[in-house]
Amino acid sequence: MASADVSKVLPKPLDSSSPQPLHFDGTTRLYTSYSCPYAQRVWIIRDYKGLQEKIELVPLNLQDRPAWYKEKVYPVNKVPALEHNGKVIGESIDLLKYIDSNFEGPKLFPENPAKKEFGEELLSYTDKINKDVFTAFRGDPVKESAASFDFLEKALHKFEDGPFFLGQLSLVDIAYITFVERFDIVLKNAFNYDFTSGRPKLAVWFEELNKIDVYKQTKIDPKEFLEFYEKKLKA
Ligand SMILES: N[C@@H](CCC(=O)N[C@@H](CS)C(=O)NCC(=O)O)C(=O)O
Repeated sequence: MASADVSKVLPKPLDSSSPQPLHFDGTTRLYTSYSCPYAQRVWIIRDYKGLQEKIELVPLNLQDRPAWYKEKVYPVNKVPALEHNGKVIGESIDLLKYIDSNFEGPKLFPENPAKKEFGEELLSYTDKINKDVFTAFRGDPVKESAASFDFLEKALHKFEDGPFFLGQLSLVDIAYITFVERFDIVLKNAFNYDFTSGRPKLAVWFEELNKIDVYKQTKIDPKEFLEFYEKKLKA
């Protein structure tokens, strides 16, 4: 695993006044936003695989997005998007798989058919879990998020050769952690609730992920997320 390089200063987000980086000049670019959990997934895999020099981070200010992004780079106008080999691809889960298959570094999706199948199944649930937990925040969060956390706890029992969903760390863990990080911020701070209590596998999973430096460097400032969440709830 690549070691963390905390000494490196992150590039400043581009806004509507920023010129477009040279398009298709051979540079591989990850268009991102530091606060986006989808983009964070791809940032983690980039750093975990040690691709910091191969894939350049291009953060955008989503509130004041450069017009050229939609017009010339990615018409969907969302992050993340990866510029690589003369094309631009989006969708965070597809990008996790793309980077894992097309770049060097530790493999993050197992070859074992049973693990592969379970991994795909878990990846297909991420959007539902995210929606269910964020919806629960509008009602009785502890009660209404229980089924989602119980589902994750149960999933962690499937493979016993490590603390992660497929035993060893995989892109499935990366897909979930950026959202679970945000669930934890809200549940702890706004509801004084620890989602890992009574869920021992989930507790270890969360603890182990939080030992990974390249992930820790990508974490959102809890204060910033709480402010965003409170504004969203009132909207
Ligand atoms: N399904 C997409 C979702 C990406 C997404 O929604 N990104 C948000 C930021 S977190 C975005 O770019 N929003 C801009 C917009 O909707 O205008 C993925 O997995 O990559």
